[in-house]
Amino acid sequence: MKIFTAQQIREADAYTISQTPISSLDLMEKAAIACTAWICRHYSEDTPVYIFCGMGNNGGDGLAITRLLRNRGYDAHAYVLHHSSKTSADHTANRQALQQQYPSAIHDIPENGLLPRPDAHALIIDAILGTGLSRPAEGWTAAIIDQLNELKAAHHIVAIDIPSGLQADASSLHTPVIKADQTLSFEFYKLAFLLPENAGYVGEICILPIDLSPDYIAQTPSRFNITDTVQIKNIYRPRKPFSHKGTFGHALLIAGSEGKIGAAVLSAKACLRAGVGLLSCHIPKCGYEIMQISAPGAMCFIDDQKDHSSSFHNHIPNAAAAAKYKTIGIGPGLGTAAGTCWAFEKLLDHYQQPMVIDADALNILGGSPALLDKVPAGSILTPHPKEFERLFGKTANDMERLQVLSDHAVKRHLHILLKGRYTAMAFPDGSIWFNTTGNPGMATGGSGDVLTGILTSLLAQGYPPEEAMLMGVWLHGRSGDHAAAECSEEAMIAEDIVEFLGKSFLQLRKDHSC
Ligand SMILES: NC(=O)C1=CN([C@@H]2O[C@H](COP(=O)(O)OP(=O)(O)OC[C@H]3O[C@@H](n4cnc5c(N)ncnc54)[C@H](OP(=O)(O)O)[C@@H]3O)[C@@H](O)[C@H]2O)[C@@H](O)CC1
Ligand SMILES: [K+]
Repeated sequence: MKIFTAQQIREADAYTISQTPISSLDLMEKAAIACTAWICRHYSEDTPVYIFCGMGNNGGDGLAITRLLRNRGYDAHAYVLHHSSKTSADHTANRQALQQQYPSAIHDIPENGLLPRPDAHALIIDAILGTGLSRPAEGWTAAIIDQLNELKAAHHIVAIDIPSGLQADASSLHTPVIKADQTLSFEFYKLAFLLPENAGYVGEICILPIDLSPDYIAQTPSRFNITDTVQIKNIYRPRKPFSHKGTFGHALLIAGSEGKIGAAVLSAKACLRAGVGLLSCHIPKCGYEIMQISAPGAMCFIDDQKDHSSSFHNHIPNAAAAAKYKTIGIGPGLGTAAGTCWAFEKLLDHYQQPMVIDADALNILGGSPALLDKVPAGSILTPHPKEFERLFGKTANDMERLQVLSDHAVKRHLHILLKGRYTAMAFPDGSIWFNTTGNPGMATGGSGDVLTGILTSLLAQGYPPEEAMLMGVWLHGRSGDHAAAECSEEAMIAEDIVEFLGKSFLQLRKDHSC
């Protein structure tokens, strides 16, 4: 699914109106009908509804929703905030329609006027500012936003299209923004919804289709996108009947140190469960029995060292030897001992195929920019926000961080995924994809190690890095969702993500039964 900028959304709107029989007022009606249906599904008819409307089309939506809720028997009132002297045509048309049917439902609040005090249990609808926000809210508008946010403790706030004050395509850090419990947005996610810094504003998101022109959507390029199940199904390659284990690649996993062998085990189990043909693990001596017992499907190389690894580079003594392993996954629980750093550098001297780099291997790269330059093109890096900061430095806000993420992916020809609620995946072509599977139950130790195992497995099976990244992150999140559904977000642990990988793969299969 494409994520369009506010400007592109305006163009989609204009294109739809000019190329299809629908008028702009009809489009607003469609949007209002979809919002009203959602509200009626979630709030009973005896809920008083306070709809705060701005002077543009977002306010027009609010006025139309007021009328439609009244038609359904709700005690809905529109409070029109005169924050601007300009009124949009569709706002005016909807004001007239409401005035005609329900004149007592309209309440004008002049600039610097006071807001009403909502009844207990009233629902608040924020239809003040939408994608037409042209500057951060200030003065009276900012004061209104602050006042409505103070009501949040006692009232639910539902934002129409986007919480007022939130910029769709730029950072809104340190500016006044409505803190909605729910955002009902039209047709597309806005980029701002996917940034962690806006989590407190957007609340739950529901995307309501309003039939904007499919032609415009198909022909308009978008740098930002969201993965979906259909796309992952198209990436997924079912196994052919005459396959053997050699068909699905041999991966080398370099992981674990004393006290962190569990990370290596989780990663190995995930790699096996995600379908790798053969897996060899390089671990320090202290992890041998643990790994052999926990993951009997994996072969083990034992390092000379007891508590950390420092000789794994010996598997790739020259460039020709690199062919033995289709890919290498390195990092989970690895530690950053001097010998480990040294061996990692030596490994990068000869291994030039795309690999998966995670956790301590990222921390080693963060301490050595020269080493970062040696990472093979096409590799997948999997930092969480702290690791990202160690690698690429601090940024002022999430939008800037997204740009830095993309810049490094382009400059270094890497695939870099920044883990989060909506993991952001940056590609060497400058595009960024967001993943929406997953849940807060996955914020648990070992979850990242599982992802490394899955990605390593998919690379070993011959999925190109870009497909491995999209599919691996989707599978990881979907398996976490299955785990949470089965045993709750609280009780689920990283092993459960591995256990449910099978169920996620089954979802990708097309049914060819006769
Ligand atoms: N996409 C679609 O297909 C559809 C979109 N639809 C809806 O249209 C919405 C976009 O509407 P829009 O373009 O009229 O802009 P909108 O957000 O109402 O704001 C404009 C007003 O705000 C003002 N203003 C701006 N910044 C301000 C500030 N900081 N502080 C104070 N004032 C500020 C600005 O005035 P000015 O800047 O001139 O002072 C103007 O008065 C969209 O979000 C969705 O809800 C649906 O109806 C159906 C289909
Ligand atoms: K709004």
